Amino acid sequence: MSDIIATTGLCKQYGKVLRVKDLDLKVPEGTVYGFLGPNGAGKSTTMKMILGLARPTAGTVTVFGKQLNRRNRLAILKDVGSLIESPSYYGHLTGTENLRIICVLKGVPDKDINRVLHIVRLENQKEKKVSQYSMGMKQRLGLACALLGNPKLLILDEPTNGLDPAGMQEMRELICSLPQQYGMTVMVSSHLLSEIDQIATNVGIISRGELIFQDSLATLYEKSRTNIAVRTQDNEAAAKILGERGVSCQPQDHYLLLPRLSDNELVVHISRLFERNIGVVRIEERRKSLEDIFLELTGTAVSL
Ligand SMILES: Nc1ncnc2c1ncn2[C@@H]1O[C@H](COP(=O)(O)OP(=O)(O)OP(=O)(O)O)[C@@H](O)[C@H]1O
Repeated sequence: MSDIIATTGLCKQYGKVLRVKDLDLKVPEGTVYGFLGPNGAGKSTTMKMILGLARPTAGTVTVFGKQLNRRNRLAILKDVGSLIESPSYYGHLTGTENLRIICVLKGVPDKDINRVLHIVRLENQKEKKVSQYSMGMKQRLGLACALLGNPKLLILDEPTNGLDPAGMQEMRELICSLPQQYGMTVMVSSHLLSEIDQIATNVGIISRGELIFQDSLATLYEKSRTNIAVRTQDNEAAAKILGERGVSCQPQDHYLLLPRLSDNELVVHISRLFERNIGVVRIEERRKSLEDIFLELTGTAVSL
């Protein structure tokens, strides 16, 4: 799978402070890449540099395999749709009229308007004035603008900000459907771990301007090592027996926490307890939550 976006050593300094530090991002084709980090971590600044809206202090940005420079930037970014910060509209014009203006600016034929209105499910409100739109509808109109011209890549900065729970869910479902239905690659930022968990296939975690994790969501989950928790009739004796067999146990509440074991290993150890007349009352699997992993990686708690 090739990378649709790749940055190397990307840095941005504001004043004397380096706000984005040495980022090597890789956004594989056909993925929803969740760019996760607390407020102020540098997500918007990074996305703006990818879109040529902020000039990197150092480093390179490569999109569709071509390194961006001042000459080729516009040609390459023609195939990129974006939603950065809350978009502004002409409130006295309808959704369709607003889209028509963007069509002119982007050089996209008007007939694309109905297609994007259909994707964002705004067909029934297209003749309403935008001043009468709800926040969710305005945000969907923003996504429709980004989709005009059928870009191969979408860059969305906190697209669910300011939406109510139903609007958030609708936007998330929409984003998830884009790679499969329309063959797009999506880079989406959020400070909400649960949101990235719901929509992304790949994750980049940024903290204080530094990329501290980048891989598939599945790999992030693998980091949540599974422990086995066992409750026996005599935990002290059980811990001793298991300890003799090289299995270190940690007492926790009324349980013994065992390290990650294969099913076969577990069967052998539990049988040994039975042989020594120690009844096993419960066996449970315990996973670290994504929040715990995030905390380990960043040292800061994350909003849920
Ligand atoms: N134009 C600017 N001039 C000076 N400092 C800036 C500018 N833009 C951003 N910053 C600073 O850079 C840091 C990163 O900001 P950025 O907006 O990229 O973070 P973010 O992760 O997108 O957070 P948020 O979700 O709060 O927008 C912040 O400390 C911010 O104050």
